[in-house]
Amino acid sequence: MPTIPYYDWIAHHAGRRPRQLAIHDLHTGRKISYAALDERIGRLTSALAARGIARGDRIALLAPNCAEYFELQFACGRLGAIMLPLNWRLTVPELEYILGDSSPKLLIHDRSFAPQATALSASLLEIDHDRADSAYERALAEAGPPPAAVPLTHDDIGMVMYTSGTTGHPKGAIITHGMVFWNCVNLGIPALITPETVQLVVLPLFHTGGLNCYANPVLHAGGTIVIMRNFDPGQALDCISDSALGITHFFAVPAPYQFMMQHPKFQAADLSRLRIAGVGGAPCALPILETWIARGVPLVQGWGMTETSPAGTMLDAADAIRKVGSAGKAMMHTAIRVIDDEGRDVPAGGIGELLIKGPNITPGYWNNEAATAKSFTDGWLHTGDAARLDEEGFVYIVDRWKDMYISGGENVYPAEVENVLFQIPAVADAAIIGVPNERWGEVGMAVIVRKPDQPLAEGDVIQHCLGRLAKFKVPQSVAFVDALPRNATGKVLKRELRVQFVGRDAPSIS
Ligand SMILES: Nc1ncnc2c1ncn2[C@@H]1O[C@H](COP(=O)(O)OP(=O)(O)OP(=O)(O)O)[C@@H](O)[C@H]1O
Repeated sequence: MPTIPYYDWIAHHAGRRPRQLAIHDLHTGRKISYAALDERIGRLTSALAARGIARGDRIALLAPNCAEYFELQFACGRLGAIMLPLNWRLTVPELEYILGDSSPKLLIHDRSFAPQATALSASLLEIDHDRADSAYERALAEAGPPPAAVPLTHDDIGMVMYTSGTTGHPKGAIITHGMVFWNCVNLGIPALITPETVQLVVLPLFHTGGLNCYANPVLHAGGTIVIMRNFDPGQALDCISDSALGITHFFAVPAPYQFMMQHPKFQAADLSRLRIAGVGGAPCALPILETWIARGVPLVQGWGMTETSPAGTMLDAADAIRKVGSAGKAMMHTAIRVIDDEGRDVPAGGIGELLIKGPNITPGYWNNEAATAKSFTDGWLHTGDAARLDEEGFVYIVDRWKDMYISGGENVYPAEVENVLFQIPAVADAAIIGVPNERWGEVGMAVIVRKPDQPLAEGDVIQHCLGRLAKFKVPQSVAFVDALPRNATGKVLKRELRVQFVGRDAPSIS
C-alpha cells in the first residue's frame, strides 16, 4: 500500500474559513475560530520544540475537557510527537504505571490535577483557566515562530490511549494518524457531519468516545464542537434546547441518555435541532432507546472500542427504529466477522466473538508485543465481545465475554437481563453480575438503584423477570444500592460490583 502523508486539517480550515468557530469551551467561555486555533497550535508547537520535544517523544495530558486537548493533538502532529491523554479517575500509582510504561518527556496538567501531577515523576506544564498568566499561557505567549512541520505519514503514531485495564495492567493502544483519519471518514459520512455541524461534547476527551465521537470528525469537516467540562444532564438538555448554540449532534454512552431522560427538564426540552444522537460504548437497554424514540429522537447505535479509534459498526439513521437494538453494520472501509471457538464463522442468529479489520484498527499495543500477538489473527482484531448477526447482516452486541456467566451450563448475557430490569418503572439503574452458586455454578444477582420514593422489593424484581426470561436467566437475588460504580465515561464497572458482592473479580470467561 502506498504511504499516505499526514495532513493537518486545522491548518486547512484556517486557510479556507478562518473565522469559522472551531471550539466553544463552555467552562471558560472561550470561542476559538479555526484561525485562532491554528495560531495557538503553532505557538504550542514552538513552545514544545523549545523544550526539546522532538519526533517520537510522548507528551502526557491530565485535564478535564478543554480546548487544550486539540491544541496538543495537532501540535503533536506538527512535531511528530505522540499525545498521551490520561484518565483523571486513575490513582497516582496507576498513573505512575502508565508514565513508567510510556516515559513522556512532559506532562501538561490542569491546575485541578496539581496534587496528582506533582506526585508523579514528570516534567510539568500547568494549565490554569482562572489565570491569564498560567505556565501554559506564558509558554504560548513567549513562543517564537513555529518550526517547519515534520513530514509524517498515516503510519506514524499520533497518540497512545491506555485502556482502563479491566483484566490486569492497562494496555496502551497505539493510535496512528491514519486511524484517526479513517475514523473521520468512516463516521463523518453516515453521521452526516458537515461544516454546519455543531456537536455537544460531554464524554471525557481522554477517552476515545469523547475525542473521536464525534469531536475529531467534526473538526475534520470544519464544523464546531461545544465542550462541556463535566457532564451534567440538566446543562446538557439546556444546551441542546438553546437555539443560539444550535447543537445538531450529540454522542454519549447510554448513561448520559439515561440520566437526561430521568431529569425533570427532559419532557420540555427542545430536541428538534438534533440531527444525529449517537449512542455506543456499552450495552444500551431497549427502554432507553424507546424513551428517546418517543421524544422523537431515535438514538443511532454504534459499537466500537479504543483499539478501533473507535467507530467499528453503526446503524444508519434510516434503520434506527426498524432495527432498534442493533449496532448496525461494519463502517465503511472495515469488515466484521462473528466466529466460534474454532475460528469458524457463526451462521446468522448464533452467538460468537466479534472480529474486526480495517484501516482504523490499531497496529497493536505500546511496548507490549505479547498483548498485540494475542489480540490478532491474520490481521483480524479479537474484540472480546459476544455478538450475533441477523439474516440481513445487522450486528447485535450481546455483551462482553468477560461479563457473561454460566448458570446450569447455559450462557447468560447480563445485558439481556438488564433490558428486562429497565422495564420496571421503579428502576432508575440496574446491573447484573454472576455470583457463585453450589447447585448451578453461578446465578444472576441484580444490583438495582430505585427511583426516589418508589417502593420495590426483591420479590417484585424476580416476579417481573419470571415469564419474561427463561428461568436460568432470572436473577436469584437482588441488592439495592444508592448508585452503581461507573468509570469516567459512564460505563458500569462490573468488576467493582463483583469485588463488592463476590469478594473478587472472577469472571467466568476471560
Ligand atoms: N454498542 C455497544 N453495545 C455494547 N457494548 C459496547 C458497545 N460499544 C462498545 N461496547 C463495549 O465497549 C468496549 C470498548 O471499550 P473501550 O475501548 O471504550 O474501553 P473501556 O470500556 O472504557 O475500558 P476497558 O475496556 O479498558 O475496561 C467494547 O469492547 C464493548 O464491550
